[in-house]
Amino acid sequence: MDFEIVLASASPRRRDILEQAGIPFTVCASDVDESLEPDDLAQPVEAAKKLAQRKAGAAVQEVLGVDYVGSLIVIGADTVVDCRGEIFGKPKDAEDAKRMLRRLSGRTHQVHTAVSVWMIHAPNAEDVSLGYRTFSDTTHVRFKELAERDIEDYLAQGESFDKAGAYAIQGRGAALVEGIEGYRSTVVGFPIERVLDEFPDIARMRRM
Ligand SMILES: Cc1cn([C@H]2C[C@H](O)[C@@H](COP(=O)(O)OP(=O)(O)OP(=O)(O)O)O2)c(=O)[nH]c1=O
Repeated sequence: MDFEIVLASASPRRRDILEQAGIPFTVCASDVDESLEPDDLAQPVEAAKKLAQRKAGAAVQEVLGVDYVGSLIVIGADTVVDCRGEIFGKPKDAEDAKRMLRRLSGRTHQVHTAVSVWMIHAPNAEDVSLGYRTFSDTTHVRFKELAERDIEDYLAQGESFDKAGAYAIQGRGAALVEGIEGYRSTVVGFPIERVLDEFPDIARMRRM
């Protein structure tokens, strides 16, 4: 059976990764509240899963709101940087970005990307079945020792602000990184290797 695939994300990185994998999709990025409860802040993996689920769930609601008929896969994702148990999302401002980069300097941190995949079968608008699975993948990233000047210079590149942890490994941020263990795609925001492995219905849709 063929599915339509919907990516519940405004992230250009997630779109690029799916496109490069040859997966046809459309985008439905709803405005989702990304705030977390105090309890979630102590559990970075659970927090990422919760947000990925919330993003996908919001897109599912939009689709079902228009009496969808067909077979659909909706994918949401969320990336957090975990620095010794403290969650770094996207920095609020330059000071916040600086604080994050200072903390990451000379240390190994974890990047968790959670992916939530929802499957909808609706032979007609009254007969809808829905199921979902959420998983998370982790990559360990070791940063070089950064001098205050390195941090200032990096921030001036301007790529920090829409990235968890205030750096982009796919950009100039690569120069801050000493090494990684795990998938690079997980750091960039979408662990495509794991998604293709774990969801054969998505892998079958590849057009190479
Ligand atoms: C660490 C790191 C993060 N990131 C990005 C991936 C995610 O897009 C972003 C973390 O923010 P997210 O909240 O996960 O995603 P988003 O707001 O960009 O997109 P959406 O919620 O609409 O799906 O940080 C990089 O691009 N490179 C990196 O090296």
